[in-house]
Amino acid sequence: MGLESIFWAFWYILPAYVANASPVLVGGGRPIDGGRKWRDGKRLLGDGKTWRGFIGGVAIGTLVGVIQYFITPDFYGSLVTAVKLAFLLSFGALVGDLVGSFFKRRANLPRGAPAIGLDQLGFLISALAFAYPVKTLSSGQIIFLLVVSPFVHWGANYFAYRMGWKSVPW
Ligand SMILES: CC(C)=CCC/C(C)=C/CC/C(C)=C/CC/C(C)=C/COC[C@@H](COP(=O)(O)O)OC/C=C(\C)CC/C=C(\C)CC/C=C(\C)CCC=C(C)C
Ligand SMILES: Nc1ccn([C@@H]2O[C@H](COP(=O)(O)OP(=O)(O)OP(=O)(O)O)[C@@H](O)[C@H]2O)c(=O)n1
Ligand SMILES: [Mg+2]
Repeated sequence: MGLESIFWAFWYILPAYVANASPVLVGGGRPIDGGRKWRDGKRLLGDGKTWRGFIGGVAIGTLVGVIQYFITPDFYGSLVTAVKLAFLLSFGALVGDLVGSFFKRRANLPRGAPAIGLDQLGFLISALAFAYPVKTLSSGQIIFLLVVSPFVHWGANYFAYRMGWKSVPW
């Protein structure tokens, strides 16, 4: 795969990355599950999934799409397409993150416990699926993102841990 198609793959997915990272900095407050428990007696999602993180992440990710449009208008065709795409990538990423937490709680994992695979790829697969109707990548680019995103995710989390933004390096 050429360098150019690698660049466009990262450029395309950037709103999803930013949306997934933003709650670490802007999250907190009221949990989405409102403290409710599932029938297994465990929390539905847990205290790590908050309204502020979700809404802030979708808003910041969508804003990234607006900025991207002004940098590379031809890649998107129109501002409306860029905003729709960034919104779906961001919303998809954070819905995928919630689904991941739902399964982690069912597996009896406490908030913040690592779930290898789910943590690194759940948000990505969900983002790609939500955005698919508006604009998609080649299958080679999608495979590329699936392979490299876990390393980017680990790198970003380690960085956030070293900066004191996260209490665990995953
Ligand atoms: C303006 C505000 C309030 C927020 C801006 C959001 C922000 C800091 C965006 C950076 C976006 C970005 C390009 C992130 C990296 C990509 C990525 C996959 C992020 C996934 O999010 C992980 C996130 C939460 O983890 P969770 O899934 O367990 O919830 O981790 C939080 C990380 C950060 C807040 C720090 C962001 C990291 C950097 C700016 C450094 C990035 C470093 C690398 C990409 C290292 C690359 C390493 C390798 C091995 C290639
Ligand atoms: N919708 C969200 C997602 C994340 N966060 C914040 O970002 C942190 C890191 O996110 P993540 O790793 O996804 O959550 P975990 O705490 O690891 O919880 P879980 O075990 O449910 O994944 C959370 O602790 C929380 O402070 C948030 O406020 N709202
Ligand atoms: Mg986590």
